[in-house]
Amino acid sequence: MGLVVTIFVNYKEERSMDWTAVTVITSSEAVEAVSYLLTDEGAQGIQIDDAADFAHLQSGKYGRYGEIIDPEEIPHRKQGAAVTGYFPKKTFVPEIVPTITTKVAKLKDYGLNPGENKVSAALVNNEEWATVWQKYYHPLRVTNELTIVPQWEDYTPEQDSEKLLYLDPGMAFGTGTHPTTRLMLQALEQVIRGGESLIDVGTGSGVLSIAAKQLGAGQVAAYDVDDVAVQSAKKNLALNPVASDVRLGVNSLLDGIHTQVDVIVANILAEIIVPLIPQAYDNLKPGGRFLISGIIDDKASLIRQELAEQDFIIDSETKMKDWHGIIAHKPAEEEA
Ligand SMILES: C[S@@+](CC[C@H](N)C(=O)[O-])C[C@H]1O[C@@H](n2cnc3c(N)ncnc32)[C@H](O)[C@@H]1O
Repeated sequence: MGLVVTIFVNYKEERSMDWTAVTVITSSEAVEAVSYLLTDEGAQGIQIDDAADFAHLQSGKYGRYGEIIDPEEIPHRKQGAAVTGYFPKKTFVPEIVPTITTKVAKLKDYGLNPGENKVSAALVNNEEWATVWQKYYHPLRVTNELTIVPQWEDYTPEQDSEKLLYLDPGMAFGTGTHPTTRLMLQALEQVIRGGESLIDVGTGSGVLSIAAKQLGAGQVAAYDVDDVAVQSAKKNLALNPVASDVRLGVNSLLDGIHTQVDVIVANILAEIIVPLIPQAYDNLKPGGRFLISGIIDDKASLIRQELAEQDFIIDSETKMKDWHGIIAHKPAEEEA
């Protein structure tokens, strides 16, 4: 469940600053694209308030997805979404607001509904927003076995089998609450049996690599095209001793990588998954698994088709809200 997901980059370094919060009122389906777009314009942190995140929640302390926040207790949007980017105060807001409005409108060209596309800006002081995200980010049981714990929380597992992932959400994408991340956490739980070699493409906060290690994966390599994400992942890996041997680097997809691993996991937008498919095929052992998410409804058939053209076999497909997660495999020698 992603009640309010706040992603913050270099939060600790920027502690003394004030911020300009630029909020885009948009549709639920465009949340991720708008988040990317704001980050591209220089937002150092993103906050998402999405009505869709609340739609499936049940009242009471422990909902179907293991939420520990009662939706009745918090005021929330009833439709659409507000995505807020936090920009350093020095950002020239009169310039970026129209640029953002234009770019959000263009999401239509990519098949995404821009929604109201109302963009507003406000000055926020640091203490004010710092308490906002701490209020909403609590330990969250994301799968049967995995619980995400904010770094500052003192959490006692409810069951011996629970594996804890410590994260500082004040960093890149990947608080673990987004449906696409949750689909991949569930897929990892299904696929990892112990000792598998794995590559995490677009690691963001490092959440999937940490989860893979917690579930017993062997050698793990994590890449992201964004060096700020890599720095975030580095900090989060350091919070989780089990993941101390994860190899981390800046890399676009699997460009220049020629290896043979058991599992490749990627939670990236569908358009970016398309060129990854042949690279993943080349880098997987026969029988190796390819776990992918970041696939919005409209793009699911495209991805299925591209996987089939590459000879991948789809084992399962799951859906959370508008997002699809796919587990596929490269044919084993006897299947080829
Ligand atoms: C949706 S986030 C996923 C983060 C995390 N793995 C998770 O599941 O929560 C996608 C990540 O992919 C990265 N990314 C986007 N394009 C990429 C590319 N061409 N190569 C590698 N990483 C990329 C982004 O920087 C971002 O950190």
